[in-house]
Amino acid sequence: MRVNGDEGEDKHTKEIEQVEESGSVVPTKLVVGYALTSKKKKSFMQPKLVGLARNKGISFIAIDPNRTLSDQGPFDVVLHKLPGREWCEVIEEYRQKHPEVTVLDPPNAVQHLHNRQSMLQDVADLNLSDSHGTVCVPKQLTITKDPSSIPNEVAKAGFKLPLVVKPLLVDGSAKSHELFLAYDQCSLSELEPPLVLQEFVNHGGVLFKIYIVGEAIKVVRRFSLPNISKRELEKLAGVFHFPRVSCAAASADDADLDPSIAELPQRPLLERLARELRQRLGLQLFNVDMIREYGTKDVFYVIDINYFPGYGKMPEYEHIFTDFLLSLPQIMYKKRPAT
Ligand SMILES: Nc1ncnc2c1ncn2[C@@H]1O[C@H](COP(=O)(O)OP(=O)(O)OP(=O)(O)O)[C@@H](O)[C@H]1O
Ligand SMILES: O=P(O)(O)O[C@H]1[C@H](OP(=O)(O)O)[C@@H](OP(=O)(O)O)[C@@H](O)[C@@H](O)[C@@H]1OP(=O)(O)O
Ligand SMILES: [Mg+2]
Ligand SMILES: [Mg+2]
Repeated sequence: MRVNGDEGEDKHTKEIEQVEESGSVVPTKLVVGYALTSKKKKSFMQPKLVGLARNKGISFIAIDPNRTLSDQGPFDVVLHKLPGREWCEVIEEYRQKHPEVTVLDPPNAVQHLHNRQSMLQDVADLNLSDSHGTVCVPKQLTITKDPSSIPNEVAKAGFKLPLVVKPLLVDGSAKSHELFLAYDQCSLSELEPPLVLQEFVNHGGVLFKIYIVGEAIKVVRRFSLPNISKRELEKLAGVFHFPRVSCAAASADDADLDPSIAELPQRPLLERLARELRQRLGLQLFNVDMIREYGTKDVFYVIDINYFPGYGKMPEYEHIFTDFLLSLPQIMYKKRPAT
């Protein structure tokens, strides 16, 4: 398998190697191999993370996906996010051959998030509702063929307009992040399956990104799509295309917002949601996009779950990530001689 690097990537790798090599008196306790895209390496493998890790006895080693995995290392932990089925097979084979290595995360669990239908199923099954709030998923329909049937199916299922239309499969490509807003049923037949159709939930234009790293949780606010009023819905028709909404969305943490919109979901609710999803999904590294239904205090909708998201944007991710790595079971029984 050939995964090409570029000049920028080479420079970044050298910078990281320099931090790795700059003397540390702390013996290595944990060797972490990482197989990431060059974009991910740049955003995640920041010198501050690598330096802090080094001082805590964690050494990061870049995995070359073009070479046999078992010939590299040995690793205690492998972090990975690379596209393609081929890589998935490589990493699964390695995981089975090396049960002593913690592979974050198991590829079959990661794949569960590559489909927007299956990704939200566990949230729906969870039926989470307690004194701290209710967590649901938007009403959703999966269309795999024959777009001409969409208007009928939408009417039959009793969906309220407008609808958010997303590609069914998430493969890391720009196309899999495209989004459409459909204001009338007829225009839906123009769309290209496989797709999921979701009811648009008014949420005051603010979204909560809940980052999960093992047992650690951090939540941040982001700007999101604004409310769509009944008047606007009556005026507009057709399907509107958004190349990628979330990428351009700025942090809303410092904005002067209506408190009823900006107030973070209650911590116990987030803790329960994260704990349950970690177990049900079998994942340690993911984030959850959650919105509060406009006009309510505690009715939330999960609209998206992402594997190994942009942790570089999570406050204090260096500390959280290194503490997480050191909490993995490996460290308990490992008898690596001090170097
Ligand atoms: N059902 C919905 N109701 C209201 N707004 C929505 C809904 N679904 C998505 N959105 C808006 O569209 C944005 C993009 O949707 P979503 O998060 O599902 O796409 P994505 O491409 O997977 O995003 P990411 O970059 O986080 O992976 C959301 O951040 C939110 O602003
Ligand atoms: O681009 P960023 O680093 O911000 O990370 C984004 C990440 O892209 P990358 O993994 O290719 O880097 C996306 O992954 P794919 O779905 O495309 O696989 C998805 O997880 C987004 O939700 C992340 O943004 P965040 O949710 O953290 O804002
Ligand atoms: Mg999202
Ligand atoms: Mg997503």
